[in-house]
Amino acid sequence: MFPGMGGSSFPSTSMMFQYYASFTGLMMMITTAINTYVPDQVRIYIVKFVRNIFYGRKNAPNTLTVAIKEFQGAGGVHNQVFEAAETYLNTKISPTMKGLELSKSAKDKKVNISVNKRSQYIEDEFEDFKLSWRMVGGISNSSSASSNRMIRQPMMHRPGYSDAFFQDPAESNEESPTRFELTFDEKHYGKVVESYIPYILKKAKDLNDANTTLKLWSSGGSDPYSGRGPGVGGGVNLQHPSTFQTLALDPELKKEIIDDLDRFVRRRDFYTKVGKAWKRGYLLYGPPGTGKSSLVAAMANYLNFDVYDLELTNIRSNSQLRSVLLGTKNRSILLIEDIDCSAEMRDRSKTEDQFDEYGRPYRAKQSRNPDLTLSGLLNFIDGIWSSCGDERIIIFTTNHKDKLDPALLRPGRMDKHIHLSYITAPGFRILASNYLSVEEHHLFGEIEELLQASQTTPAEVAEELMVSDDANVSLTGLVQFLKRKIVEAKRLKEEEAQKALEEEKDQKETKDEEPKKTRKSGMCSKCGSIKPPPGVIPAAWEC
Ligand SMILES: Nc1ncnc2c1ncn2[C@@H]1O[C@H](COP(=O)(O)OP(=O)(O)OP(=O)(O)O)[C@@H](O)[C@H]1O
Repeated sequence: MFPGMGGSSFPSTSMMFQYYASFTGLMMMITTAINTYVPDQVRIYIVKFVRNIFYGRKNAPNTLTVAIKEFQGAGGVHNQVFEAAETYLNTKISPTMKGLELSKSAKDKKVNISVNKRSQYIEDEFEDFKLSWRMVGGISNSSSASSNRMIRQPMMHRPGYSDAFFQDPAESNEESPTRFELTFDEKHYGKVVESYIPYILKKAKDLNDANTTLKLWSSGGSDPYSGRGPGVGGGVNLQHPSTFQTLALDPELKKEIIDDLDRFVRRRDFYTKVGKAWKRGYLLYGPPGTGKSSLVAAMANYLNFDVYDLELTNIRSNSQLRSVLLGTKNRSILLIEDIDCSAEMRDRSKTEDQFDEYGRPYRAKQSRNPDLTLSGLLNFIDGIWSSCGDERIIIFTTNHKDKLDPALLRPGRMDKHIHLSYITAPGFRILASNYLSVEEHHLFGEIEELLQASQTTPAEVAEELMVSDDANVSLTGLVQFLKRKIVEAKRLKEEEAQKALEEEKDQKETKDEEPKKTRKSGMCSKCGSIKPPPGVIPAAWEC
C-alpha cells in the first residue's frame, strides 16, 4: 500500500501526479548536478555503463558521429552535402518539434514549413537503420547556445548515441563553424556514405527544382569575415515577378534566349567531355528601362537559379573577391550591373563624359580595390569557377557597350551578347495584355505607329499602362504621351541641328580670324614662333 492511499490499494489520480512530479523533479536535479559537477570523462563512463545495462556489453551499438560543415576547405567553398541536408531535413518535420517556422512569400503557392535545426535532434530512418541529425556551431545566438546545452546533457537524449557527442566537447563552442552532426551505428558507415548521402543529395535537388522561391544575394554591405558566410550577405527571396511570359521582348529574341538557356543546362556531359567549366556568360546591353534587370530575373525564375548581385564598389581586395566568388552556390547567376560605370572596367581610351547620351550622369562607381581590372576580374572568375563551380551563369549589364573595355567584347569572352532595345509592336501587346488584360483595342494601331516613330522604352510604356485599370484611360494617356514624346524629340533634334550649325559657323570664323591674329601678334602662322626672321615685316611672314 502506498502512503496516503487510504484504504484503497491504488493511488488516487492526484497522488499519481504528485509522484510523477517528484520523480521528474528528482531526475532533473540529478541530471543538472551531473552536468555541473561531474567531469566529461566520468560522464562518458556513466553513459557507457548505462548503455551496457540497456543493451548488454556485446550488443551496445558503437555510434559514429560525422561532421558535415557548411563550408569546406580553407577557401570556404559551400559544402553541397550541408546544403542538401538543410533542404532534406525540412521534410522530416513533425508537429511536436521545437522551433517550427511558417513562411510564405507572395510567389509561393503554399505555406512553407521549416524547422530551426539548431534546437534539436532530427531523427531519420534509411533502409533498416536509424540516424540522428543535429545542427551545431556557427553564429553565437540563443538557439546555438541551446544546442550546445544539449551536447552537455547526453543522459537526457538517446543513451545509445550519447558518447559520440563527447568526442570533442571543446568543438561545440559558439565560435566553431556551423555544421551538421550525423550520428548512426558505425556498422552502417558504408551504407551512409554510399547510399544515404547520395540519396539526400538527389532528394534535395528534386526539392530545389520543384521549389520556386529563389534567392537574391548581394555582396553589398556585409562583412565577408563576420562569419555570416564568405562575403555574400544573407539571401533574400527573389520576388521579382518577371518571367519570359511577362517580358516585352520580340518573340524571336525571347525564343533564342530560352533555347540558349535550355541548351546550357542540358550540356553537363559536353562540358565535362571538353574539360571546360560548366558556365555561360551573357552581356546584356541597351538603353535604361529596356528590361536588362527584368531579363536577369526572368532567367533566374526560368532556371530556378539564385542570383548573386556582385557590387564591385564593395570589393576591397582580391581576397575579398575570391571569398565572395567562393561563396556563390552552384546553379546560380552572378550578376554585375552597369559594368561601364566602373572606372576600371571602362575603355580608358574613351573620354570620360559627365553625362551619357540618355542624359543620365555617369554614376561614379569606383572599386575600392585599385588592383581590380576587367581582365583580372574575368580571369579570377574563370579560375575559381573552373576549379570549383558548376552550372554557373555570369551576366554583365551595361547601357554603354561602346564604352566597355575591349577585353570584355573580345570574341569568346562572353558567350552571348543580347541587345535590349526600344519597344516594338509585339512587346507593346505583351505589356497591354499583362497590365490591362486587353488583347485588342481600337487604339492599338495608332499606338503601334507612334511607337515606330519614337524611341520609347518598355519601362515608359509600363508606367503609362499603370495609370488606370480602365484600358481606355491608360491607352489614351499612352497615345498622348507618345505624341508629346515625338514633338519633344523633334524639338531636341532641331535644337541640336541648330547648335551644330552654330558651332560649325564659329569654327569657320575662328579659322578665318586666325591668320589675322597671327599677323597682328607677329607670330608665324605655321609654327607659331614669335620672332620673325630678320628683315621680315611682322604682319606678313611665314617660316
Ligand atoms: N522588356 C520589358 N518587359 C517588361 N517590362 C519591362 C521591360 N523593360 C522594362 N520593363 C519595366 O520597367 C522597369 C524597369 O526595367 P529594368 O530595370 O528591367 O530596365 P533596365 O534595362 O535594367 O534599366 P537600367 O539600365 O536603368 O538598369 C521594370 O521593373 C519593368 O516594370
